[in-house]
Formats: sequence, structure tokens, C-alpha cells
Amino acid sequence: MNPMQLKHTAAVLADVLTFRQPADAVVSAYFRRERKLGRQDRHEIAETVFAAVRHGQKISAVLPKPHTQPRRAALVALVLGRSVNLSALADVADEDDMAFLAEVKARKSEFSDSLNTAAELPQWLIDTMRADGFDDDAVLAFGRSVVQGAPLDVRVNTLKGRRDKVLAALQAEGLACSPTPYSPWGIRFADKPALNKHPLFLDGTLEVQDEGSQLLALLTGVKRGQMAVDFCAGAGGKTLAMGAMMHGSGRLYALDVAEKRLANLKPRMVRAGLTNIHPQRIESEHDARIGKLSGKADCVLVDAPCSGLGTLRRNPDLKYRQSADSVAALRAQQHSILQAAARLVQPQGRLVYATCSILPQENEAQIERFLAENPGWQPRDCRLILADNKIDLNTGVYLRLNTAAHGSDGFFAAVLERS
Ligand SMILES: C[S@@+](CC[C@H](N)C(=O)[O-])C[C@H]1O[C@@H](n2cnc3c(N)ncnc32)[C@H](O)[C@@H]1O
Repeated sequence: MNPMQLKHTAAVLADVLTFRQPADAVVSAYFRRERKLGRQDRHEIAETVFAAVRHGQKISAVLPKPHTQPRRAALVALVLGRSVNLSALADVADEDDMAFLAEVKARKSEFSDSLNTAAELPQWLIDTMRADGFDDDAVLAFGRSVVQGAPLDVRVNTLKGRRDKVLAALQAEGLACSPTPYSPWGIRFADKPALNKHPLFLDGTLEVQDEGSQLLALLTGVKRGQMAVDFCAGAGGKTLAMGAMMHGSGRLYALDVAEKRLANLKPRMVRAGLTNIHPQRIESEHDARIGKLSGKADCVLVDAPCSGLGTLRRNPDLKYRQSADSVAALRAQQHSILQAAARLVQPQGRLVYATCSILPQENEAQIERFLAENPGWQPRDCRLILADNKIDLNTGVYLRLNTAAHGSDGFFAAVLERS
């Protein structure tokens, strides 16, 4: 890192480390303002900013209020988060900095002895995980599994290509990629190439999507000609996968309260060659316009708003932006959305409830409550649905993906059927 890059990294961290805005939004806005920064500068700055967020517990242990000392926070991130040797920092660190960084390095064993710094998780989250049944070894294993960044997964749009052929074409271009272990549509890139200008992305053959998300769409089992609803469609990651499962036929309603997110779905639908998707903004899960779909859907997916704690590899700032109170509010919202979405399902139809959280209170507990309050619904065994799709993945009746065991983001899904 050179002095100019360090100056910019510190400027970004002064904002990011307040955790008032999502870190990726702060970084993108900064880069839009600082047009002169080159590709390598942006890479160095972004990597160091995210290393600082990922190693925030250790940084807070050596720097109270790190956002007020962002330059020092950046230096610690380089040493602890990006394993840069002190000798490589001679151009950017003065004598005081060097003495400070040497002291930080000397506290290594202290950092491994304390759960917060060893797992890089804040106390509220450790307390929440303990209350949700995690023991300290599980907390530590979880924290360690999400401290590194994630690989890049894409889904092959089966309307436009076959995975084996697309994979061979990408490998022939020299890209290091392999099939995802579980999803039949997934390809994983080890070194995150920029794909947004790749012809296979531009023509809708490839969509960026974590393998776990692909499996959630697969669990819906939606078929050609059916009527389906993606209740919390957002920008449509799972909607597009479901649309392809339906071979572009039938009707797929993509509902969401966020206009902006649904707007992002529209160009993606066009690129993917899907004309069976009907995006519709709703006021809330109680919106009267949903009534016309009541009891009509073969399949409803609820990809519920959640804490996102399964995606800490990609969004490490979430552990500082969520809290016990925000999780409690999300639980109430999840319950209400699940109840409303269930009304749309026809007899023998399927309801899939999913989150990218690892907390049982957002997952199993929601399903247990739903089943207790709604007679006439039965869980379907995810193992069997996956096995029917030739996927060898056994996490019990519910799908529970975690980064350590499965290499994907953390996800939960329950498949329920109406009698
Ligand atoms: C986990 S995200 C969905 C991600 C999306 N399914 C995808 O695969 O890209 C949850 C979504 O729920 C939406 N949401 C929040 N409250 C909602 C409600 N009451 N009804 C419908 N959608 C809601 C949010 O705007 C957000 O887009």
C-alpha cells in the first residue's frame, strides 16, 4: 500500500467504522466521487477497508473508537487482516506507528484467548448465539468460518446453456472455476473475476448467485406452467432461478415492498430471457392486492428479511449493524410475512420459508410456531427433495447450510405442504 492509498483508505474507514451505512454502499459512493483512483488503488483500498471490518474486534481492542483513528485502524487491518509484514510498511508508517504496530502484534496470544477477538464477533452476537443454543466452540467455529471473503458463485441459466458446456468454455478462457459441489447449476470462481462485461453474463447465460441461494430456489420444486409467488423477491436472484425452472412458462409473481429492488429485477429478467415474471410492489404483506392470489399458488417462496448473519463473509459489517433488538423486530416481521404468504398457497401446494441467517430463532423457531398455529401444514423432508434432484446433502428435514461445512453462505430453508 502506498501513502496515497492509505490516505484514501483512512477517509473511507472514518465513515465505514461508524456503521451507520452499509460498508459496500460507503465504499461505492466514495469511488464514484474519487474518479481518478485506478483499478489497483480501488482494490487495495476496498480490501483493506473490509479487512478492518472483518478484524474489528481486534482493532477495537487496541484503538478505542477506531473511526476517530482511521489511519491507525487501516494500518492494523494491513498487519492483522492482510498479513502485511511491518518491513513492507516503511513507506507509509512512521516510527510511532511502527512501535504501535509491534505492540499490536505482540498481543496475538491475548487475542486468541478471548472469544470476541478470536471469533471476531461482537458481544451482542455471542450472547445471542449462546441463548440460541450455540456453545463457545460452535461460536468460535462460526466466527472463524466467516472471517475470510467468499468465492464468486454463478448460476447457469438453463434456458440459455448447460453447465458442463459453459464451464468448459470459461475454463478454456483460462478462468479458474469448478462446478459447485451441490447445486446442479452452479460454477465457483476461486479468484473473483469481474464478470459483468463477460459475453455470457451480458447474454443472460450467467447470473451471480451464491450456491446456497440456488438450492433454496431448487427446493421450491416449481414446474413448467405453474403459478408461483416469490413473496420477498428483492432484485430477483431466486425469482430468476425459479423462472428458469418453469422454462419461462406459467406465471411467477415477484412481490416486494422495495420499489428500487424490484426495479433492478427488470433488466435481469430481460437478460435472462424470461417473460413469465410479473413484478409487483406491495405496501406490506397485508396489501389488499395480494387477495386475488389467495389459495391459487402452486408454490410460494418466502425469502424473508432477516439478520443476514449467514452472509458475514460478504457483508462483515452486518455483525455491527444488527443487534438483539433488530433481530427481535425481524422475527415479528418474518412471522407476519409467513402467515400472509401461506394464504396464497392452494391445497397440496408448497410453501418454502428461507433465510440467510444462522440463528434458530429466525429459522426453526419460526417454523415450529407456524406449524403450531396453522393446522393442515406438514413439513416435507428437504433431504428427499434434494435426493430426488440427485443432490447428496443431508442436513435433516430442514436445509441448514453453513460456511464451515458446505462452503456456501449460511442458509436455512423449510419446505411446508398444505393438506
Ligand atoms: C432476503 S431479501 C430477498 C432477496 C431476494 N429474494 C433475492 O434472492 O435476491 C428480503 C426482501 O424482503 C423484502 N421485504 C421486507 N418486508 C417485506 C414485506 N412485508 N413483504 C414483502 N417483501 C418484504 C425486502 O425489501 C427484501 O427485498
